[in-house]
Order: sequence, then structure tokens, then C-alpha cells
Amino acid sequence: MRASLLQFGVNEGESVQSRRRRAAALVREQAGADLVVLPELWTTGAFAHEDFAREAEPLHGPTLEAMAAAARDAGVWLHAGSVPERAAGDFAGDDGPLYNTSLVLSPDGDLAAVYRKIHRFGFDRGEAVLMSAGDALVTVPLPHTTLGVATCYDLRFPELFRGLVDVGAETLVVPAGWPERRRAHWTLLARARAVENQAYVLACGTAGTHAGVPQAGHSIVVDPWGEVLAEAGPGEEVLTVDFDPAVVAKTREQFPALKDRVLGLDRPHR
Ligand SMILES: NC(=O)CCC(=O)C(=O)O
Repeated sequence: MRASLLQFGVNEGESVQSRRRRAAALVREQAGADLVVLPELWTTGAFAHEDFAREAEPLHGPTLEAMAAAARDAGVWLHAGSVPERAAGDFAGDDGPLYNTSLVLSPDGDLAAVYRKIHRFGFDRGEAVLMSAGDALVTVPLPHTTLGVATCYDLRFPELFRGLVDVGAETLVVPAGWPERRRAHWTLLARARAVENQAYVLACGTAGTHAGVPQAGHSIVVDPWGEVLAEAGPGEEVLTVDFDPAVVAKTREQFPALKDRVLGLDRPHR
């Protein structure tokens, strides 16, 4: 399988429309890949909190429309990263909650999956207070592997990834807007999630600086043994990697640590 991670540059001063056009053009250039991945909140920037509400779109909004056309033209599966989504309210005309929503499109341009980020970043500020949390694990069956999807800060929560593995995930896809300040955590956590789940991890971050937060870049692809297959530099870059999805089953068979799990340890001791 060939995957292309689009480590998109999100800098001040570019309009959302321009970013959308650039991203669509980059996706179209990836014809021949099986899977293309964009980062988290690339239309606004993951730290541009003031822009979330202003640039929020409905699920079937302009980003979905542009990405569906690009996926169709390129003939690729597209994890289109995430957008600030304004869900419908309870009554006509009412605003519903905001979500950090990932979109996965098939090569026909159909919406194959929607994942609303479960763990929101910021503690008592930013995304954590502005966005609502999703509550559903999402997997996407592709012809040769099953994707499990998570977003950025989710990477710090191993139980979410174990949940994805329990429902069949073999390739864990993590779009992110991870800051340079914590780049060492990014690399370490991506490798940890790959090793403990014996799965591929495809983690795609942003480049550039927005809202004063320099981004780490360094998108990374890790195999089920924890080896780094490819890693980007800090700037805008397309990271393309060929990998064999059958290695997941082989690794789980040859080193069957997942079978030694002891479940129910979170229940109180009596
Ligand atoms: N956008 C995010 O989720 C940022 C996460 C982050 O900075 C961290 O976990 O550290």
C-alpha cells in the first residue's frame, strides 16, 4: 500500500479558501497512492481558537465538497484531516455544538466515515472549552487494511487506541496540529501506540506557525514493530511511504502479546 501524508503548512495570513484550494491541488497530485492523509484543523490551524466558530462549517460543507472532488479526481482514499464542524441545533436555525471533525472519503468521493475528536486539548482553555467531545470509536475498512482514526491529543490516551484495535483496526491514522514545543512526545507516543497495538501508525502533522504556535511537522509512519519507516522534516512536505498491511497479522501471530491481555483490571479490588 502506498500512503501519502500531506504535512500542510498553516501560517498566518492565508485565507481558508486559499488553504482549501492548495490542499485540493496537493491531493490531486497524489494519484497512484492508495491513501492520502491531511492534518488536523488545517483550514484554520489547530491553535487559531478565535477562528473556530467563524470558520465552522456543516458536515456537508465546502471542505467536504472540495475534498470529495479531489479524492475522486485522484482516485484515492482520503483522510481529509479535520474541520471545525458546526452541528445542527435542536430547532431550525439554531446553532448546534462545535466539533473537531475528521472526514474520510472513498475514491468515489463518498463520505466513508466521520470521527469527532474525543479528547479535546487545552485543559480549561481553547479547544477544550470551545468544542464538544465526540463519543464514538471509528474504523474504516479499506481493501487491504482497516483504519482506526484518532486526532492529535487523542494520541496521549492509549485506551482509545486499544478500543480501536478491539474493533479491528490495523492501521492507526492520526491527523494532528502538534506544537514544536512537545515534538519529542509526538514521536515517542506514535511509536508507543504502534508497538503496544502491533499496528501501523500514520501520524500527519502541520508545518508553519499559526496563532503564535510553531508547529512540529515531523509527520511519521511507524510499523507494527515500532520501527520508523519515514519521518518528515519541519516544513511543508509530502511524506510518501510504501508499506505491507499483512505485516500487522504476521507481527501479532509471531509475537502474540495482545493475547496476553488481562482484562477488567480497572474494576475495584474486593
Ligand atoms: N491539537 C492538539 O490536540 C494538540 C495536542 C498537544 O499539543 C499535546 O498533546 O501536547
